[in-house]
Amino acid sequence: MLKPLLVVEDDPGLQSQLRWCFDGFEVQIAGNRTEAMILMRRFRPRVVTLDLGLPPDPGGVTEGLATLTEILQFAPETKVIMVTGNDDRRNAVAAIGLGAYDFYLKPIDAEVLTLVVERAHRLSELESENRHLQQQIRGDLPLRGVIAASPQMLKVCQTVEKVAGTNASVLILGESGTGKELFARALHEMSQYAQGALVAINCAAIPENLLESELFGYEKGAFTGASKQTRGKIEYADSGTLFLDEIGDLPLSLQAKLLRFLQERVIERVGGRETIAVDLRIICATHQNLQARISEGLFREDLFYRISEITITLPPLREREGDAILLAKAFLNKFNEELGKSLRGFTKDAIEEIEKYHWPGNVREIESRVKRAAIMAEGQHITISDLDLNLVDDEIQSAPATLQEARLRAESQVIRRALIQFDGNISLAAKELGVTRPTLYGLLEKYHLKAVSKE
Ligand SMILES: Nc1ncnc2c1ncn2[C@@H]1O[C@H](COP(=O)(O)OP(=O)(O)OP(=O)(O)O)[C@@H](O)[C@H]1O
Repeated sequence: MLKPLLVVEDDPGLQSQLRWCFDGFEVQIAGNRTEAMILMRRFRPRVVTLDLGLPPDPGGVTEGLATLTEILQFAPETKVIMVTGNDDRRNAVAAIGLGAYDFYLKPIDAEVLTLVVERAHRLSELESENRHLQQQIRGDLPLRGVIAASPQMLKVCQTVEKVAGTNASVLILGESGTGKELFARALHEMSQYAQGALVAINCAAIPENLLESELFGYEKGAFTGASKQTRGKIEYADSGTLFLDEIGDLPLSLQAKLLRFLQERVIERVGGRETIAVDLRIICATHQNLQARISEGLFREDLFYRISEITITLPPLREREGDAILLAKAFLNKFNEELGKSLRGFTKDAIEEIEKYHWPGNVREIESRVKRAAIMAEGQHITISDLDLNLVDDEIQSAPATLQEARLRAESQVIRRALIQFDGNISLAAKELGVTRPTLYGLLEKYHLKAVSKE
C-alpha cells in the first residue's frame, strides 16, 4: 500500500516536480493552508513537506509558520520537513524551534529529498510502534469487556489491536448479538480518537426522512418544525468515532451524501450553505450481506469500499470453540454479584447443553439466559431447566447434514465436555472417555482441541 505524503507548495512548477519524485508514496499536493488542513484530515500523513513562503505571504514566512503550527496542533506526531530558499536558513531554524522535524534548502534535489522523507517516515513508524508497545506493556490495551478464548476470537482481537491505531475505516460484520457494538467501542477506546466521543446511530431504527437531519444536522427554518439550528451526529463525533450500526439499511439517497462526506471530510447541515470540516474515524456494522445488496442495487459499491478499508468478521457463537461455557461462567459471576446470589456454577448436563446449543441470538442470548437462570435457580448449581433453552427447535436447526458429520461432531463434543469436567487433566478425561492417554492425545490433535494439562 502506498504511504500518504503531503506536499504543501504553491509553485506550480515545483508541485509537478514533487508530485512524481517520491517512490512508494501517494503524494497529495496542497497550495495553501486551508487545502493542507483538509488533506491532513483526510489522509493523516505521517510526513509533510512544507514550503515556508505560502500565499497570502509568499515572500515572507508568517503563513508557512502558521501552517506548521496548525498541522502540529492537529497531529503533533507529524514529521514536518520545511522546504525553504537558501536565504531563509534563519527562519528554517526557527521552524525547528516550533516543532518542525527538519529543513531542506532549495534547489530541490529529488533524490536527497526522497531520502529525508523516507527517513522521517521510518522514524514516525518506529515511534508509533514504540508507543503501541509501551501501551501493551502498561496493559492499556485490553479489549475492554470482551470475553473470548477461542482461536477464532483471539485472531479477531489481534486484528482489532492492529487496526485500532490507524485511521482506517472499519466494517464489522456478524450476526445479531455477536458483539459488533462492543468491538466498535473497544476499537474507539484504543484509538487516537479516544479523547473524542463515540457517537452511535442505528440506521435501521430511524425513519428515512429523519435520518438525514439526524446525521448532518439542520439550520433554523430548514423545514417545518426546525425552530433552531441543530448539530447532527457527525458533528458531535468530531475528533472521535462515528459508529453507524446497520449500515446496510442506509437509504440510497443518504449513501450518496455519506460518501461525499467521507471523500471531502466536510458536511453541510440540512438547509445550510456553510461547509463544516469534521475529523473522525468511521466504524460501520451490519448483519446483512452487503455484496448481495450491492448486486441488488441497494447498496453503493463505491461507499462499500470507503467504509471497509478493514473488515472484521465476528463469528457466530456456535463457531467459537469453548467460548460459550467461558461466557456462561463469566456472566454467572456478574449476575451473582448483581443479584446478590452465590451460585457455584452449572450442572454437568447444563454445561453439556451450553456447549451443544446453537445460540441463534449469540452472546446476547447467552447473557440473558444466564441472567434468567441465576434468578430462577433454586439449588447451588444452574440446571438445564433454569436455562430454559429452546432445545427442540435448536436440535433441528443445528442438526448436521450428514451422518459422518454427526459422528465427528458428537465425538468432539464428548471430548470437550470431559476436558472441561476434569479441568484439562488428560489422565482423568481419558479414563472417563474409556480410551488410553495416547488415543486421547490423537483425538485432541484430530479435533484441534487443546487441554491445559494439570498432570
Ligand atoms: N465477547 C464478548 N464478551 C462479553 N460480552 C459480550 C461479548 N460479545 C457481546 N457481548 C455482550 O453481548 C451483548 C450484545 O452485544 P452487541 O450489542 O455488541 O452485539 P451486536 O452484534 O452489536 O448486536 P446487534 O446486531 O443486534 O446490534 C452486549 O451486552 C455485549 O456487551
